[in-house]
Amino acid sequence: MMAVRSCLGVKFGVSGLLSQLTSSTRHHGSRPCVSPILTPQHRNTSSSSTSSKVKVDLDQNTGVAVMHMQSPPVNSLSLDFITELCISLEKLEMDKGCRGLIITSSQPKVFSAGLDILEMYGKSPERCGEFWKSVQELWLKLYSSNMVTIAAVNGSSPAGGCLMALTCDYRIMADNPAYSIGLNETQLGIVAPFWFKDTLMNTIGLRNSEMALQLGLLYKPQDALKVGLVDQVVPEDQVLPAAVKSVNKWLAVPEHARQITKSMMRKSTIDRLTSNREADIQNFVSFITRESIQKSLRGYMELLKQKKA
Ligand SMILES: CC/C=C\C/C=C\CCCC/C=C/C(=O)SCCNC(=O)CCNC(=O)[C@H](O)C(C)(C)COP(=O)(O)OP(=O)(O)OC[C@H]1O[C@@H](n2cnc3c(N)ncnc32)[C@H](O)[C@@H]1OP(=O)(O)O
Repeated sequence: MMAVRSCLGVKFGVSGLLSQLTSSTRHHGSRPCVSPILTPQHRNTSSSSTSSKVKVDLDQNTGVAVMHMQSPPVNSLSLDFITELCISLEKLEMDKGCRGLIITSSQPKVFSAGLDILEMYGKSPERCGEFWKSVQELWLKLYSSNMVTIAAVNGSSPAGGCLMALTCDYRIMADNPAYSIGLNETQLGIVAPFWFKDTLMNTIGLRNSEMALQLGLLYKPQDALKVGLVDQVVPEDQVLPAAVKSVNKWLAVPEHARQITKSMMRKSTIDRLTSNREADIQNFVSFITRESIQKSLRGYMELLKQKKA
């Protein structure tokens, strides 16, 4: 309980010329690249799709989509929200005109509050299993995406919210010391599973991960930058423009080479979960339904409510 309380408180390797020469013939996997030359019918072409919790704006000229998470109050990842995110991601992944994705929040002050605690408290083992499968699905979709993915972290991003950002190729965070980001699971009395840990380690290395995970650290933006948890910290109103700038830089790299390299870097981490999905679900269900863990979660939720009062 004590621990729970404390918680609340270009230039590219490939020559630029080659990159430019290939830019009009590049393919995204099997998808043709969007031509950089604008014809009248291509100008200002954008499409927007909205489900209740996810709004996607795709600019067909640039091939960049902005995904706005809009699940009030704090974008906590419920089964419904995760399902909507997965459906949107699947559509974008299949869309030949989409090559880059920026993920951001429409909610003030929060990128995502992480997994919805209410999905893990007082639920049947079957429901917990279904929930966890959806969390795995979201991670797999994001971490293995062929698109360039940029997290525009415009608010706090604890635990599962941090994991979402970590799955992206690049993270930009708003320079506001009121915000924090990190895998703080231990502070709730729960344990980040191996694939959360792997994703963090792939980003900030072993020693920093040991400290971050055991202490359940939540980093202020400037500290997150120092440790490599985010790649850039910018003034709050510059998060989205900076993300657009970055995505264009990443998209200027020959697409096949970038995608194969991304896949090569992430494959072993992804394989580890895909070959252990069922066991991981069983682990989660047996862990989260323990009386002691349920008690920790209840205490944590009460503290969140008290904080407001
Ligand atoms: C051996 C191992 C084997 C297997 C693995 C087993 C287990 C477990 C792995 C589980 C991994 C878990 C990952 C997670 O993501 S857990 C969730 C962690 N999240 C948090 O700790 C964040 C908590 N929230 C906050 O800190 C703040 O809310 C936040 C995000 C900073 C925003 O602050 P603020 O703007 O002030 O908003 P409020 O705090 O007032 O919140 C508004 C409202 O939202 C409710 N809420 C907040 N977060 C959550 C959440 N994550 N889930 C559900 N609900 C949440 C909060 O209670 C308020 O509700 P109210 O009704 O009072 O309006």
